[in-house]
Amino acid sequence: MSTALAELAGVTVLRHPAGQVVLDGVDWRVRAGEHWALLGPNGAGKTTLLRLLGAQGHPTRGTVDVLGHRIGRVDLRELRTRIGFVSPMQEVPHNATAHTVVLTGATGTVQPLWRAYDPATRERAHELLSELNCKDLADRPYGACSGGQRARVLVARALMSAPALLLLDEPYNALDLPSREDVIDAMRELSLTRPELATVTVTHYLEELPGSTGHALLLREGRVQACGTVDEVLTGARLSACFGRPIEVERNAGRWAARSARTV
Ligand SMILES: Nc1ncnc2c1ncn2[C@@H]1O[C@H](COP(=O)(O)OP(=O)(O)OP(=O)(O)O)[C@@H](O)[C@H]1O
Repeated sequence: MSTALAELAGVTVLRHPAGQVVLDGVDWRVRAGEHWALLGPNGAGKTTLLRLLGAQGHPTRGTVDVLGHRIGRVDLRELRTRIGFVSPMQEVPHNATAHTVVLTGATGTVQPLWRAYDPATRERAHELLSELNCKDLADRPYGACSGGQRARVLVARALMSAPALLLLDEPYNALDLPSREDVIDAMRELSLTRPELATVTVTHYLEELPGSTGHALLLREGRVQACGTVDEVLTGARLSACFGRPIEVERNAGRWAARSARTV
């Protein structure tokens, strides 16, 4: 059995001041080499859960252990440097080149800290751009890259710290079809070239899941509806219960498609 990289037990998050329950008694374990999809309706608590895994917040009750450290007993900033985080919402200097944006992943900063980047670090940023099929973008301002190119630059940035855990919050948001497929291909490649890397991807669409996705967690109103292998969880019955309407799921050539169940 692989190592548990993250383990949540009885995790509840309440929002202040109203005490709204955002997560309610969540138990979850993510092991090395696993690729998870985190799905659920708007407001289900997906981003809140991802942020706990990313050492970006504390639970109100319960325990969160990430990379062998208990949240609440460790310097979160230090822990964050060992977790890759990709979100289209993250702050990125748009006038910096793609190479510079990747470099900032080494320091976990928004702006480059030039004195911190030795020649080996700069070379590594080039290698990661190559690995993500973005070699030619090295000198292009990030703001001039397309959405799909930006997503891949952000994945390269997240990999600079050689994380054991890579978290992606709606990485395919607003991408056109070819760009989405390029990012999905890149994620599938990563699963082959870095077999120990674990990933958790928040998404609204099953169509966006790489075929390498092996596990899924369904959240509804802060509670885990289903958690396990894709064969157990990505079923019409489970998704219908989670989203509160009849849903059919198909798997074809390793990828998934979901739609409202036909009533006739
Ligand atoms: N900073 C905050 N202050 C108050 N409430 C918040 C805050 N962040 C999130 N919430 C609330 O917590 C609940 C869960 O939010 P979260 O963003 O985790 O859900 P989500 O499943 O990621 O939603 P979506 O699919 O819409 O992105 C929502 O009801 C949201 O309004």
